[in-house]
Amino acid sequence: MVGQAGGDATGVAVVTGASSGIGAVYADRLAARGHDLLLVARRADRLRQLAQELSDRHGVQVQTATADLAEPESLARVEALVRESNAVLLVNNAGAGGLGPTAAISADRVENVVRLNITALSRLSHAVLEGFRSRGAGTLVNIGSIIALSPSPSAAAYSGSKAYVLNFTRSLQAEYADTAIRIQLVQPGPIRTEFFTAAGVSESVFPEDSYLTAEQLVDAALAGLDAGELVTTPTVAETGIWEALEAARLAFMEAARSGQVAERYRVGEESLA
Ligand SMILES: NC(=O)C1=CN([C@@H]2O[C@H](COP(=O)(O)OP(=O)(O)OC[C@H]3O[C@@H](n4cnc5c(N)ncnc54)[C@H](OP(=O)(O)O)[C@@H]3O)[C@@H](O)[C@H]2O)C=CC1
Ligand SMILES: CC(=O)[C@H](N)C(=O)O
Repeated sequence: MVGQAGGDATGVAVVTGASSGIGAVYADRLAARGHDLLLVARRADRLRQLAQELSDRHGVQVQTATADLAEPESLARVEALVRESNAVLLVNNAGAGGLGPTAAISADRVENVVRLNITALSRLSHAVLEGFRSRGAGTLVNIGSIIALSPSPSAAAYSGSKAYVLNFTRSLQAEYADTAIRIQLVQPGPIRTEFFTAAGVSESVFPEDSYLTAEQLVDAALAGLDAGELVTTPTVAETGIWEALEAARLAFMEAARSGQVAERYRVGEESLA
């Protein structure tokens, strides 16, 4: 379903998962910057209400698309809408947790996490990058998570999916490094949203003082985008921590390309000698 509310300014921004939490705040902040919007989620009532509020408050045009991005036909419909919109910015925000011990949740819930967090994010990135390449500009923001760096019991598919978002987005950044196309990876820590209840777990999985609000997260992420950051983790004060992680990763890659079997694995060589 496609709906419309509300003028034109700096081009269309697409926000997935705009019916609540982080996505709804991105929608507000991008409208405040003058973007017309295409908002995507499953809950049509929430999208309609937000579209009306944002067009009234910011005088922008807001189109809504009610779609389950985990369903291939709905996803294809949204990909077509995104191409037609000539979007200048996409926030790939829709995501689900599918939390719980892996064998205790259904295989369908695990697959849903893969379809939404990986397949939809990849196909929608592809859909905007075609237009960005032909126009030589555009901005892609992918919402990952700090959990990408933390294999997590009871969040196996979720942490795996966010590790995909990390490597997919970092690889795209390398592909488009010499262009005017901007690609940002945002890595939230715990954020006070509906995410946890939607995943069927307690809202208090983390200590109370470890949460940011969605407003704090999005305002910081946009400050990072404006500063030209490639990876924004708003809660990490010391930027050297990320640089050390990158240095360790590069050292690992160099060691792993030695072309030699490490001494501790040369079990057969002794008997041949
Ligand atoms: N909250 C947190 O602690 C953290 C969140 N994140 C990430 O932030 C992003 C946003 O989550 P957050 O705002 O916290 O959580 P919310 O649950 O508030 O928002 C999730 C959004 O995704 C939409 N969505 C869920 N499933 C589908 C689907 N199948 N098709 C289309 N839209 C869907 C929901 O809308 P609807 O139900 O109407 O479809 C909703 O708008 C996610 O990618 C999440 O992984 C990352 C790190 C921490
Ligand atoms: C479940 C979580 O840990 C949180 N949503 C995150 O992505 O870090």
